Amino acid sequence: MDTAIEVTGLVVRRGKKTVLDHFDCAVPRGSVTGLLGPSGSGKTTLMRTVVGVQVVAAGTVTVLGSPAGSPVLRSKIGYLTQAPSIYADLTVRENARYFASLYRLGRDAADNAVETVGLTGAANQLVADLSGGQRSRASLACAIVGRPELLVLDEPTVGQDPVLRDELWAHFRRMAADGTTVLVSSHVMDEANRCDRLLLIREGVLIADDTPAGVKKAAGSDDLDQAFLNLIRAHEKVAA
Ligand SMILES: Nc1ncnc2c1ncn2[C@@H]1O[C@H](COP(=O)(O)OP(=O)(O)OP(=O)(O)O)[C@@H](O)[C@H]1O
Repeated sequence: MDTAIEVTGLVVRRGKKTVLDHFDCAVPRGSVTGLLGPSGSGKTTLMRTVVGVQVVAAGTVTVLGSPAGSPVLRSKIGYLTQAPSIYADLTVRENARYFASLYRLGRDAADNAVETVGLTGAANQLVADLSGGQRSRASLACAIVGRPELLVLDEPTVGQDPVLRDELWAHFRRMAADGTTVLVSSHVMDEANRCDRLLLIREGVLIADDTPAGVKKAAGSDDLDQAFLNLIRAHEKVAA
């Protein structure tokens, strides 16, 4: 497997809590890999580690062949956080153009990214005047505009309508087909079904690393929601 992200023996503590506990996983290049798990299970913490903004207590995280956080990775990774991280006093288009310029890309790239997230009609609006869902899409436009090798998306479709969610997922799939590795967290099972691989985390421990079909088979259910419940309960029994 050509690996984009390799995590070995990762331990992360936040406050007094061990959030990731000897965590191992590998994400194949050019895949859409879904990060699933209950609220507070450690998904955002793992993403923060991959993009190199999280202090780690132990373990190694290798991203596109370099240690996570290496300067060489900065222009290769796009990161969408849960809280929009763009300029509220600029318009959508100005934000996209600014982020495009950081990658030495021009106006066309910026306008394409704005179109991809369905915001062409709001391109001249100040980000401060957008709805929450629109703001999140404007942030997504800025994360994808540089055509990164690795795209890390923390719940990118929260608050979006079903048609737009479908279009965004089609776009993630197209990016992966073009070679981008997409690591995406979600709570939505129909989105999980669209991933090549799934990582299921519970309380900082990886309890499944498989294709959606493999997860269903291992859990004895054709329904992914039920499959995850089965795996979580089986894991609880072992831990008890
Ligand atoms: N800044 C912080 N200081 C201390 N603990 C934190 C901090 N941020 C998160 N945590 C804790 O780390 C754990 C994992 O949080 P994380 O945000 O990674 O979970 P998550 O799976 O992404 O959750 P969600 O699905 O709700 O976004 C939680 O117990 C949380 O309370």
